[in-house]
Amino acid sequence: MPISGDEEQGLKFPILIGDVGGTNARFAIVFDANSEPSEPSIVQTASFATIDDAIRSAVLEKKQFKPRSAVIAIAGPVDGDEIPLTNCPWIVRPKAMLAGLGLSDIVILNDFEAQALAVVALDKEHMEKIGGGAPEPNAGRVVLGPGTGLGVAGLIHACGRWIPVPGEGGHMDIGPRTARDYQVFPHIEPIEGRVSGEQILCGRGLVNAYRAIAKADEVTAKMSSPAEITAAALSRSDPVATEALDLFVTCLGRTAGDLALVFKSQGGVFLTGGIAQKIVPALKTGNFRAAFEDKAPHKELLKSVPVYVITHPLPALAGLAAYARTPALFGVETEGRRWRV
Ligand SMILES: Nc1ncnc2c1ncn2[C@@H]1O[C@H](COP(=O)(O)OP(=O)(O)OP(=O)(O)O)[C@@H](O)[C@H]1O
Repeated sequence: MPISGDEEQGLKFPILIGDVGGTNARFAIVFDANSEPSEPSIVQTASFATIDDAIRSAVLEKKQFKPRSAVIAIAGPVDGDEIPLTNCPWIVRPKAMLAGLGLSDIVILNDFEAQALAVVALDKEHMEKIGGGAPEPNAGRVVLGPGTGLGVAGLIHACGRWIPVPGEGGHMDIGPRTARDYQVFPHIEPIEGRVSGEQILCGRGLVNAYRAIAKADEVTAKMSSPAEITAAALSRSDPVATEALDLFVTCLGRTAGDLALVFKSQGGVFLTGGIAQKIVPALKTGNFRAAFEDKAPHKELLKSVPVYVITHPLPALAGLAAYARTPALFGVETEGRRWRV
């Protein structure tokens, strides 16, 4: 059985850190509380039958130092001793990992929790600001990441620590607002009858938006990949793709604004994940910020909230490294998510 977390007792160095997504897994080693982690190793999950095999090949057989403990962030809820991953056939079995990889201590976190930790760990050189005022240092923060799905986490400062609040915010309803939305939304593919954030705000969602616009205008939808649509939209070479990306950034602004209201996130809203970095010019056109601020009676509040695109290539790993080095800085509950020999 997993055991309770012991905040006073940090993990023993060297610590293996890992960010395991649906497609890629990234690993590095944190040697001590003061130094930068090792160069990351990135592998495709599809290339290995198990996470243990991936760690052996990417880390244990390559690095001189053998980790004594591990903090791994995974896409999916952490529950019990057998943890299946979303969008990947791996099942994480911490007890078997302890024995098989020679570790004495393993903590498993949610990937968006790691993204939230990154918001504290990264400095401004790894962020591009999209409007708003100066952040209030200890106010709430929000992280949103459109990628394979839409990840959401809050981050609050309490009792001298940063506490990540992972949730399922990517599945909140999102609805039409403008007259044009009312033409397009009926064509957006729903999930069990409703349009949730993830039906628009992720790679698959961008394709949904594109197809819905084509259907509303009775034109042929020629494109089928999110990258194709953003490329055509950013070069303004296709009007349907351009409108799809406009709708995407508008909906992202609305959802980000709603979450900023929930967390009163005057510390900032942070956009992460693979897509945000690739659409910075579209996020800067004004539609995103207009939708973000259009929250009467709290427009003034929202106007003051800064939004940042995280431009660091591996933010979750940076967040895990910060946690591994100084766990006392963070209020991460490890009960039921920590295994020791
Ligand atoms: N240029 C692009 N424009 C828009 N979407 C893109 C672009 N390139 C990739 N995508 C989409 O981004 C999604 C992947 O997002 P991301 O890179 O954040 O991965 P992820 O969800 O973190 O998964 P993993 O952790 O396994 O890499 C896919 O739906 C992909 O089609």
